[in-house]
Amino acid sequence: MGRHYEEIGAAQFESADGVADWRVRGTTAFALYRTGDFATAVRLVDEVGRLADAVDHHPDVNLRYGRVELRLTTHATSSLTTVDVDLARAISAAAAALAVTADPDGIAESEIAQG
Ligand SMILES: C[C@H](O)[C@H](O)[C@H]1CNC2=NC(N)=NC(=O)C2=N1
Repeated sequence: MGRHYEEIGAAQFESADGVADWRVRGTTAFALYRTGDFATAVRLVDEVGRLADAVDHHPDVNLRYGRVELRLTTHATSSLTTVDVDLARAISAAAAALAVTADPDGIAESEIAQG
């Protein structure tokens, strides 16, 4: 039996509470976090892994020195869904708890947003 997903559009995603770190392009949401160092980037990705496994929903992750890039969409529907918004919000809260800075204006230049 398949999981039921509620599809949402870009405007709906971006106007949701708690996801100001994220930008939508097409059917995908992106975030870029500046962590300052490698260890904090690893810590953030560890949190992302925990949150993702908890809801069986997994973003693409690009970890670089001082930087974590995230790409989030629902593969099963080829769209954004409420699961993406909820996970994006949880990731944003985890980043804030680690005092990691979001750089939404840098997303367009992030490696994970290319191609
Ligand atoms: C079987 C398992 O529930 C699915 O493969 C899950 C796993 N993680 C997932 N992650 C994302 N981002 N989209 C999905 O459709 C998805 N499906």
